Amino acid sequence: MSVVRVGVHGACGRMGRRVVAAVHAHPDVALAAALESSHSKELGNDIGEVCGLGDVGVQVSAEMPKDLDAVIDFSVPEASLALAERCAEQGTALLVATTGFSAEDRERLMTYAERIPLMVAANCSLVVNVLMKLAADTAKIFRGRDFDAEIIERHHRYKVDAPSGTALKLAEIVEEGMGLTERVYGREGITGERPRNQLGVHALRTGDNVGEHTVVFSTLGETLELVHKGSSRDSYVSGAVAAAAYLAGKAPGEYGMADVLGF
Ligand SMILES: NC(=O)C1=CN([C@@H]2O[C@H](COP(=O)(O)OP(=O)(O)OC[C@H]3O[C@@H](n4cnc5c(N)ncnc54)[C@H](OP(=O)(O)O)[C@@H]3O)[C@@H](O)[C@H]2O)C=CC1
Ligand SMILES: O=C(O)C1=N[C@H](C(=O)O)C[C@H](O)C1
Repeated sequence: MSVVRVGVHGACGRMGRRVVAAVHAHPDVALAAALESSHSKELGNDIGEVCGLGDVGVQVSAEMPKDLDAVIDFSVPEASLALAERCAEQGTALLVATTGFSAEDRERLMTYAERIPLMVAANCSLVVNVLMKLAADTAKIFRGRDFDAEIIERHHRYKVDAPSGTALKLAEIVEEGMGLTERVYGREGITGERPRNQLGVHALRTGDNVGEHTVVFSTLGETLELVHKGSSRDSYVSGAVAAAAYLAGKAPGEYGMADVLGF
């Protein structure tokens, strides 16, 4: 098997630095680019030095090389869109793990699946993807019955988008499964009784929380909660590297973490 040449976009960020380290350590994947914005103070520095790995021979750059097999993106939405255009021009597979897209930008992003192998995954963790499947199955069972559904997410104080991309994906899943037609983000004031077709979504921002998601299903007399608690970013990292290796060399199209994880 030939080594997959991977670029990391947003390489100096919280996730990017960890992905760089994982790619560098992986036997079947090679770190071929460390991409940042043209304003980054790290431009020209060795990414290994930035990440505390020592010299790895790859400089932080705003220019994407032409010979990459796949790019892993953990950056900001506008940069992900510009990256998708570059990947499409060069025929490079792309994993967008960034969150916070507007509905319009997300729609635009998905059009690149006509030109390249593309995965847009709000959460690359195996266990979170199992949570999504459990939420889908549970929501279908409760459809048409007397159940309320709410989603609660917790993240670190530095996170810039709310609710999390994962919470929004879970919201879509639960709405589709239960046939809910109204979504509310938080509640305040004299709200009146809870409408029966409503899904509530709630975001907490505290400390260094790496990500927790709870889907609450309640009827009168009992409650079921599906809970995922992350305690390290490693699960996102390993899923992202597996996704990039999976996408490399695939036909253009839209792929998902379920394809990578085999369920
Ligand atoms: N799918 C998943 O499993 C996960 C997704 N995420 C998502 O990943 C994203 C990044 O998270 P995190 O690493 O914590 O955030 P950070 O802010 O730590 O990292 C973002 C990085 O992107 C860089 N960046 C900004 N603009 C550009 C640009 N134009 N071109 C290239 N790089 C750019 C930033 O550089 P600078 O600092 O110089 O602006 C920074 O290094 C978020 O949207 C988050 O929600 C996070 C964890 C898991
Ligand atoms: O910003 C984060 O940290 C995370 N973001 C993703 C999201 O918005 O869902 C995934 C994970 O929860 C961590």
